[in-house]
Formats: sequence, structure tokens, C-alpha cells
Amino acid sequence: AELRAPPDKIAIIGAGIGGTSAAYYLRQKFGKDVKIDLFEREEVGGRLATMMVQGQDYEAGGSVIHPLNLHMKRFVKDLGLSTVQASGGLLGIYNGETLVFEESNWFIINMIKLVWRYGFQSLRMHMWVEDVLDKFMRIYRYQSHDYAFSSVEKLLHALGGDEFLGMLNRTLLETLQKAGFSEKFLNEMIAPVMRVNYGQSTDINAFVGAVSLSCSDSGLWAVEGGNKLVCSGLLQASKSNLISGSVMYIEEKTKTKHTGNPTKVYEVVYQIGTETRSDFYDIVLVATPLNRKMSGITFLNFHPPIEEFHQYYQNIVTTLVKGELNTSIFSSRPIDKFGLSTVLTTDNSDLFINSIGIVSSVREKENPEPSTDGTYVWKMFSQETLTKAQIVKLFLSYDYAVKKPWLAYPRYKPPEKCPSIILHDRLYYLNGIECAASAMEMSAIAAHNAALLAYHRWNGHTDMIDQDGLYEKLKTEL
Ligand SMILES: Cc1cc2nc3c(=O)[nH]c(=O)nc-3n(C[C@H](O)[C@H](O)[C@H](O)COP(=O)(O)OP(=O)(O)OC[C@H]3O[C@@H](n4cnc5c(N)ncnc54)[C@H](O)[C@@H]3O)c2cc1C
Ligand SMILES: CC(C)=CCC/C(C)=C/CC/C(C)=C/CSC[C@H](N)C(=O)O
Repeated sequence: AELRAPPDKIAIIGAGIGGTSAAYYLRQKFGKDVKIDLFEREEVGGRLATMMVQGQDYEAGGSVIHPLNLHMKRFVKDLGLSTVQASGGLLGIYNGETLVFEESNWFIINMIKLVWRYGFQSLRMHMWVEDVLDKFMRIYRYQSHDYAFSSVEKLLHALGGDEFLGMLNRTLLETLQKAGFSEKFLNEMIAPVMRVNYGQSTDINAFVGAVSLSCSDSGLWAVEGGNKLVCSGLLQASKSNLISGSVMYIEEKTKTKHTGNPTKVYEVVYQIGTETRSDFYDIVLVATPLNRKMSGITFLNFHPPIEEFHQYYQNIVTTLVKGELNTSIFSSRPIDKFGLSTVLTTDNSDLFINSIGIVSSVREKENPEPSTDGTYVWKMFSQETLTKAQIVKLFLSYDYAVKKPWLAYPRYKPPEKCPSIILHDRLYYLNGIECAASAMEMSAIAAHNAALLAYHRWNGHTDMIDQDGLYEKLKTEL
């Protein structure tokens, strides 16, 4: 098909994994001449960030990546970064009174323990997740053939039809209950995984539930040096221009360009310190949740098809403590026989943490090493900021604690209606995909999709957008 002259300038708002991967894919599609400005008001990386404990950096936000997250894998390879295995170790589940499940060092013992307590439900759960992932993986094929979708719903429908899309409208609880899983298994095995990963209950939508359960697969990994290195790497590789400022307004205007023709452009008004500046762009991508507390962007002279406060984000606090855990809270066993490196919790309102686990610094290749005094660094997730009294309760002694509060991911409440990707003629929104599931890979998928969508709409390639029957159509193509 014939191509129109490429746009002069593109703006991306937000330099997290979504914004930086969008820069990378926009550069691939539109070529070397388009100027790409990437606005970031805080740090490059966004929700990928590290916190320092006694001279070592630890992941404070997005930390683990699934072995089948192909965009993240590709970025790491293309950028020449190295990977580390996400820390393993033994896991226990605490219900506020006792450990209802404890992993053993022996695979066979674990199998016997699981079958004894839950029958074959653990195996069936893995099969259910695998089935969802199988369909999910179709997106890579569609994107490698350059197909794009104009809504999150159309994208999910293309992966697995009505049934797959329907996962957004059902809770994980009702889906797994219908599939015959027992209350005991749901409370003791599934709920703790939802608490550690999304700080929520099994009332989240079934798709994000499956994404969360996929974190129990083996082979999870992270980027050596910190996951945020992917963002700075993509920014550099895409030859984009970072503007360290906060975008306040986006307004559509008509401008006479060098060709002499009046053209519709977006004026992006931003603040650097106390100074207000503005610039004009042919295409704008918003790569931050459009939520007043998280981005504060106002649209002038047009109303994007999106509610202003459409989605609440969950408060989660990451706390890192270097110290000696008070294992007697969880188990009557002597401290040197405790052996667990992660404790997840069941849904119990008396508990003030969602999870606690030993973590490796971003530089450690192998399992976490204790420091010379024998203590480890522990990571806790909680809904509220932990008080000193709560930390003292959890640790016999500690010498350092750091906390970071997040508006972490959407508060899931199916049925979910995802916000539009197309906010206006040439204005695109990436983070609507988080209403299906929030994860690094989801933002990268949204970024690739938005870059393809912007490219096809710019060139009038309507046949590459929202195609039906893609799975069947591509089955026979290499
Ligand atoms: C505690 C925690 C643990 C997590 N764990 C995992 C995990 O293990 N694995 C996983 O895959 N995912 C995990 N996630 C989710 C994952 O981190 C996010 O889904 C992903 O990082 C979102 O990336 P993003 O680029 O879409 O958004 P963000 O990272 O939020 O990026 C948006 C950027 O836009 C900037 N911005 C906002 N408004 C403006 C403005 N007006 N002007 C300029 N800049 C602006 C922000 O400062 C921010 O940097 C976790 C998240 C949290 C919080
Ligand atoms: C998108 C697909 C198919 C898979 C992504 C799976 C994945 C890695 C999801 C992450 C979910 C999430 C928000 C986890 C937060 S906590 C992570 C970890 N347990 C920690 O302790 O930091």
C-alpha cells in the first residue's frame, strides 16, 4: 500500500516500560526521520524502580518477568542486558494462626503434601493457567504480522473469542468455583497468590487472576542491575528525546506547516520546574494511567471518550527491612529450623502484611546471600504503611528499613469495561490494557499495538486493524 509522508513529531507521555517500548516500536514503524519526544515528570522506569538498602539496590516495583513474556525477552536481548533468576526458596502460607502449607526441599514430598491436602487441584490449576497462556501467546503472532486492535476488548476477543473476553466479566472466584475447585484450595492456595501479586482478593477478574497465577510457574527472571534498565535502554535505542517535565494540557490546534497546508496538530503544554512550555505534535501517545492522582493531564477543546476518574488504583506499600525475622510469629519451630524464605497470607483482615520474603539485590546472580551478620533483606507488601511497632513485631532485630508507597495497579472489579485506546483522531492511550491485567509485558503489548495502530491509521491501512479470524488466517503463514 502507498505510504503518506511520515509525521514530523510524535509525543509520548510517560517513560515507564509502556512509554519507552512505544518509542522503540514507533521508531521501527515510522523510521529514522520522525522526532520523538518522551515526557517524564519523575524517573525513567516509572513503576519499575529500585530502593537502596545499605549500598545495594533491590526491586521496589515490577520485579519478576515470566519466561513467556516475549517482548521483555526481546528487549533484553536487543539491548545486550543480562538476566538473573528471580529468587526461589521455600514458601509457606500463613492464615493468621498457623502455617497451613509449607514447602519442602524435596519435589516428591511437595507433590505428596499437595495431593494429600488438595487432591489434584494444584495440577488442574496449572493446566487452567496454561490454557489461558496458550491463547494469550497468539498476540505475538498477530503483532509480528503487524496487525493492530482499536480496543482492548477487540484484542482479547482475537485471542480466544467470547469465552476469553468473558474472563473480564467474571471473578476468578466464580470461574474457579464453576470449574470445581474447593473452598479450601481457593482460600489457602489461590487467595494468597492474589494478595502477593495484586494486593486484592479472588474477586478480581479471571484474566488478571490467570496472569497472577502464572507467577507460580518456574523460570521467572529479572534484569541484572534492575528492570528499569530496559526503559533507559529503549529510550536510547529509539533515539528519542527525553523531556524531564510534567505534561499539563493537550489541545488540538490547526497549524500551517512548512508545506503551506493547514494541518491539525496537538499542542502539548508542560511544566519544567516553574516554567511552562509547549510544543506541537502530529501524534500523541499517553503512556500513564489517566487518573487525576497519577497523571493530572487535562484535554482542552475536545472530550476523549474516557471517564475522568474511571479507575481506582490500589494502594500498596513496599517495605524493605534488613534484619532477623521473628519466625515464632509463623511457626513454633526453632529459628534455625524455620527454612522458609517467603510467607504468603490468606485473606484475613487481622493481618497487616500481604506477604514477606527474602530478596536478592539486583546484582546477585544466585539465591540471596545473608550479610556477614547472618541477616537477609526482606520485602513486605502491605495495604498501609507499616508502623515502627509492626516492624518491631515482625523482626527480632533490624538495622535498616525503607518504604515506598505506590498506586500500584487497578482495583479490579469485574465486569470490567476497558477505556478506549483511541482517545481522539491521532491521540492514543496505552494504559487501558491494565484493566485486563497490569504487568510489564501487558504495557509492552499495549505499546506495540498503539505504535502499529498509529502507523496504520496515519497511512489509511484499515485492513490491518481489527481483523476478524486472524488465528485461522495466520495458521498457514510462516
Ligand atoms: C509494587 C509493584 C509490584 C509489581 N510487580 C510486578 C512484577 O513482578 N511483574 C510485572 O510484570 N509487573 C509488576 N508490576 C506492574 C508493573 O510494574 C506495571 O504494570 C508497569 O510497570 C506499568 O508500566 P507503564 O509504563 O504502563 O506505567 P508507569 O510505569 O506508571 O509509567 C508511567 C510514567 O508516566 C509518568 N507520568 C505520569 N504523568 C505524567 C505527566 N503528566 N507528565 C509526564 N510524565 C508523567 C510517571 O511518572 C511514570 O513514570 C508491579 C507494580 C507494582 C507497583
Ligand atoms: C502477562 C503475562 C502472561 C504474565 C505476566 C506474569 C507476571 C510476571 C505478573 C506480575 C504480576 C504482578 C503485578 C506481581 C506483583 S508482586 C511480584 C513478586 N511476587 C514480588 O514479590 O515482587
